[in-house]
Amino acid sequence: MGTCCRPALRQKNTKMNNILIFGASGQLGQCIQNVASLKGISPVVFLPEEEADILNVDGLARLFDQYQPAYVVNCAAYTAVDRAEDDAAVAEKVNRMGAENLAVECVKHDAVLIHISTDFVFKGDVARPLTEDDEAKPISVYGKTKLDGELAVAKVLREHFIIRTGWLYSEYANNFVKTMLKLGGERDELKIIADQVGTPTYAIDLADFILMIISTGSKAYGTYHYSNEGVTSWFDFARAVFDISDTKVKAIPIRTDEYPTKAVRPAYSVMDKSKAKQTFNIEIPYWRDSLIKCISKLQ
Ligand SMILES: NC(=O)C1=CN([C@@H]2O[C@H](COP(=O)(O)OP(=O)(O)OC[C@H]3O[C@@H](n4cnc5c(N)ncnc54)[C@H](OP(=O)(O)O)[C@@H]3O)[C@@H](O)[C@H]2O)C=CC1
Ligand SMILES: Cc1cn([C@H]2C[C@H](O)[C@@H](COP(=O)(O)OP(=O)(O)O[C@H]3O[C@@H](C)C(=O)[C@@H](O)[C@H]3O)O2)c(=O)[nH]c1=O
Repeated sequence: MGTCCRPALRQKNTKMNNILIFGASGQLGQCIQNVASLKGISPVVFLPEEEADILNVDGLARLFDQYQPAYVVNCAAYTAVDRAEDDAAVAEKVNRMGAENLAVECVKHDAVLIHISTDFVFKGDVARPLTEDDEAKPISVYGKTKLDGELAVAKVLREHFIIRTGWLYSEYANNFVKTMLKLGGERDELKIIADQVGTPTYAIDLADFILMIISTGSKAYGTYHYSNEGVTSWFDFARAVFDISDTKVKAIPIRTDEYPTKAVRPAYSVMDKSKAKQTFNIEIPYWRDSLIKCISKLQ
């Protein structure tokens, strides 16, 4: 078990204000660890998959009994968008059943669940920022299983926050920014899709948002959209990565049909974040400003 700070002394069946993070060794899990440690937020218990499989119902029951959490953050997910097309049963288990298992334990232990979801729950055929009230109509197995997870959480547990985010990147784990930096250093030119539009999200900013919800004890439960501010395409995002990092590579804009992938991705998945901004009175960083911060840490 990784802990940012020592969890409070074990006291069976007494609420201990513990914050349990599932999927702790993934990208977002590591960002939460980083931000919690910088801000001195405790006690946070970081649970990587080896120690906390969200599909192991008995194991989860033991962990909840042991830690009596006040908050649970579900960063665990099946995130391989293309692989999910051929591995739908496993993706469904992790993204729906895993989320449901956590929600069931939260009900038993009177804990709040913060569950992370995706812009890929949208079809992406409407070219305007999508609100939480817009219909979710996923076009990939990953998107469908994530929507199923949202529905399962909302059905089982009232005290939940579902946070839909998109295009996550950071200095941790695998993501588009790190892929571009790697490929940009190896190749003379790169072809990048220019007709898929969305908003990148620095996972450190998202971690900050999640920990703010927890530390304020907000009871404004429900679904929220959170990405960075602004709008871009994968091509423009990659160009910004190359410009900021001074990577000399020729970036060539292409259409989606020129870059065949197993999964279909939404053409337009910009999310409207008014609800999160108004409810929590927050300012969200512009995507390029956050990208500069991330790249300065990577270099
Ligand atoms: N990455 C992105 O661009 C986006 C992500 N999201 C959502 O944000 C959340 C965090 O994503 P991110 O951190 O980037 O994803 P990662 O893939 O980096 O992390 C997910 C973690 O979940 C773990 N995991 C998988 N199966 C289980 C299981 N059965 N029990 C416990 N842990 C498990 C993985 O472990 P292992 O690697 O060992 O399998 C991995 O460490 C997810 O809900 C994702 O759907 C939303 C929008 C964009
Ligand atoms: C590597 C590469 C990718 N691309 C395109 C493919 C794809 O449309 C887009 C992004 O590719 P990636 O595979 O890095 O990202 P992808 O896995 O599609 O990212 C998604 O992940 C899941 C988990 C989410 O929830 C989404 O919000 C989104 O972030 O860039 C190129 O055009 N050229 C390239 O050289």
